[in-house]
Amino acid sequence: MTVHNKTIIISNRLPVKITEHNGEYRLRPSEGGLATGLGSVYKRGNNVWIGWPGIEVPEDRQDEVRQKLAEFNLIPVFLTNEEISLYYEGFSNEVLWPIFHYLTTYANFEQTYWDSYKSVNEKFRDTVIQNINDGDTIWVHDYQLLLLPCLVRTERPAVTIGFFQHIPFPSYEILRVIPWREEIISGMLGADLLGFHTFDDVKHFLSAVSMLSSSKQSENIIMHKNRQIVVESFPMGIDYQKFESLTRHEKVAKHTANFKESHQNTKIMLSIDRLDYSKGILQRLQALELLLQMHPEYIDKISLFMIVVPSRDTVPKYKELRDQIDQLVGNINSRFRTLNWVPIHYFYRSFSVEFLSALYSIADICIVTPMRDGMNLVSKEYVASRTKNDGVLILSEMAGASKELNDALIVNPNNIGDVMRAINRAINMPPDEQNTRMTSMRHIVKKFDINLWVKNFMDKLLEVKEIQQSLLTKHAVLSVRERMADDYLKSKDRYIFLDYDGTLVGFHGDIDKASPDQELYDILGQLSADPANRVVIISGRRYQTLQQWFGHLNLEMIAEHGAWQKHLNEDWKALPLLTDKWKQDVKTVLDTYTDRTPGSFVEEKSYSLVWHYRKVEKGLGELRANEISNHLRMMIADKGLQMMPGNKVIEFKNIEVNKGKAAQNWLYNNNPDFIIALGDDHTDEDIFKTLPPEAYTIKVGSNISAAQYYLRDFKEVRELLKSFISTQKITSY
Ligand SMILES: O=P(O)(O)OC[C@H]1O[C@H](O[C@H]2O[C@H](CO)[C@@H](O)[C@H](O)[C@H]2O)[C@H](O)[C@@H](O)[C@@H]1O
Ligand SMILES: O=c1ccn([C@@H]2O[C@H](COP(=O)(O)OP(=O)(O)O)[C@@H](O)[C@H]2O)c(=O)[nH]1
Ligand SMILES: [Mg+2]
Repeated sequence: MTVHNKTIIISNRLPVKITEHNGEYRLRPSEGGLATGLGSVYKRGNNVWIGWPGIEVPEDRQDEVRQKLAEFNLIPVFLTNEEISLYYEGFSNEVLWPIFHYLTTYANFEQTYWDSYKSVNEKFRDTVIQNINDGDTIWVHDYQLLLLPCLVRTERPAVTIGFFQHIPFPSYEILRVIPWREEIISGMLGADLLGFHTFDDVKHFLSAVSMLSSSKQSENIIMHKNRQIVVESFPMGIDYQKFESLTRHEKVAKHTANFKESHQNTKIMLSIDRLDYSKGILQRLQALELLLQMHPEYIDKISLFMIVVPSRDTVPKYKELRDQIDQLVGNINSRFRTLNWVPIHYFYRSFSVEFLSALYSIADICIVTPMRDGMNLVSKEYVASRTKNDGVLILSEMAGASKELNDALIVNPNNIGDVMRAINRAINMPPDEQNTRMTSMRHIVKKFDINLWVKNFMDKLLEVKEIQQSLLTKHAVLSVRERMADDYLKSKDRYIFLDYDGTLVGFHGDIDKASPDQELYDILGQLSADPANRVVIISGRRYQTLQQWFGHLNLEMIAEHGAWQKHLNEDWKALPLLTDKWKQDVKTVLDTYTDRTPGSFVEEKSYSLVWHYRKVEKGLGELRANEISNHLRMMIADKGLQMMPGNKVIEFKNIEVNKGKAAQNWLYNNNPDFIIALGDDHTDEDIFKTLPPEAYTIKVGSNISAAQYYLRDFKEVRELLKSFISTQKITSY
């Protein structure tokens, strides 16, 4: 039997409504945005969706529920009431939710919440592992399951994992208040592709990774535990077609006609949210209150239909908010109502999608004022429902949707006066302007719908996996070890060019401490003992340092990127005609930056100057390096110098000095039958570019290079060199 690869969707809640009637469980698949969008995925073939069924099911009834769910390709993770209270209400909704929505003071950092969050994530992992085969793809959703990607990765290292977060990702300064922030980041880094609604979320996540993990980053790519991970924004869309065609549905038309009749001379303003302090419900009410106070002419002329859907009502902050809303609505209504009119029609309940569609159709204004919102789909559903291209959307700049729907009236919900003026403007907006704004927003909501969102994410996930595969073929040990060993063995005249820092040793905050250790001496000693080998250290270090470290070995050396050279059994020689007259002027400038940047220092060599920032506060060093490079750009060109950015350094040197030229010089008039060059930095690229095509060129620590192959770190370099030595030994027997 052939087993086809499948896709597994995982989220806290299954896309199903489960109810109990007279002891019998009934299931109704939900039509929520995510469920609709992913319907095309999980309902196909042997694909499945794993999640919590939403209620506690006693153990003796779990098989029954499991079977019912299986008919819809759904697999349950059963949670006990205690788990729901600690993992879902506790850690997810009393720690992650408030922190990720910037309400740090609402968070309760209970150790038991975290313990349960971990064990429930493990419970999800166990269900995933029971249902997964090699080659399957999994797509994890949202903040309740941040640890799951890494938990699955540990069990199945090769599996393809996508992760999408539906709520905002906060700035690092906010995230860091969570005691378990490192575990959270490393949990997420189990994924191959991480998606967020907005580019801001992406930036915040990348900056948190740079602060909390040792992985390397280049743009939106993270190199973590030898895996290339991509982070990107995928603004979620809605089922546009559904909301557009719903407006023509018979039931909807009936609701709409009823509404119109009873509200003929009133402007209708609509708001729909779950009960949540992130949604700015109180602020919106205050803005309406202010409007009626400042503009009494609107009394009798505008009504707010406010739908608040019950949510997480066992979490204390939510209960509190409900009371506050009740009170404020009561105050406003009793203060402004007339015999035939109330300003606010408040509903604390949910409605059918047909009823919602009718509300979207009749609303002259839709007001969406979250203090923070990952995306906000209500704003998009309103736009999709405005088939006549009229109506006004008031939208908070804190909602992810505001990045796309910038033709809405954008407001800051903390500025009650601003929201009040936006309502006033919406009431009076001429039809032409409504049409222009709505047409352009509809175009966006239509194009970037839920289907495109799913496609974009899945396509990217596939692409990331392919890049990871191609990376493996560039890995020097995995892909060409045998050919390289073979060539090494057959050759009689070998050139081995070795960069020092980052290639033969790791980096150190103090440059003098990155000195060679015994293992390295052994490797270099044995390599250079073979008369067929010319081992050349080609470094940016001062020649005095290289001499001190390696002078006793049978090595050849190139120091200061080529400014100094030492052939076997000869003395050090400087490149002729070099000048160092420029150094004083450049140093004066560099010193001014060093004086303003704690942790930085200038290293002086005979023909170059280096500004080091490895020990400078993260981010500040890069900023200063940029400033320096802008500051010195003109001077550099005038003086015939070159500026080389490196690993936490920026180096200034004579333009004619470079490692490529030095390597060429070494090969001049020689005809070796084996050449290999290893290096980790920008300056080593000159070597890779200059060597003949048959040379083995290997970049250390990255795959973005002119080199043909790469190795992950100096340890892998040492392993490779040791494998050459063992080949030597075998042949000498
Ligand atoms: O499962 P609940 O605790 O009842 O909460 C319902 C869902 O709320 C959150 O929605 C988010 O996702 C939307 C779609 O991406 C987005 O528009 C919105 O801004 C977010 O708040 C939550 O992310 C889900 O996990 C919950 O199931
Ligand atoms: O009675 C209701 C009211 C709203 N919604 C839906 O709930 C979703 C709310 O999503 P949004 O992104 O606006 O906020 P979230 O609740 O996810 O934070 C929207 O698709 C609404 O159509 C619903 O199903 N029933
Ligand atoms: Mg180096």
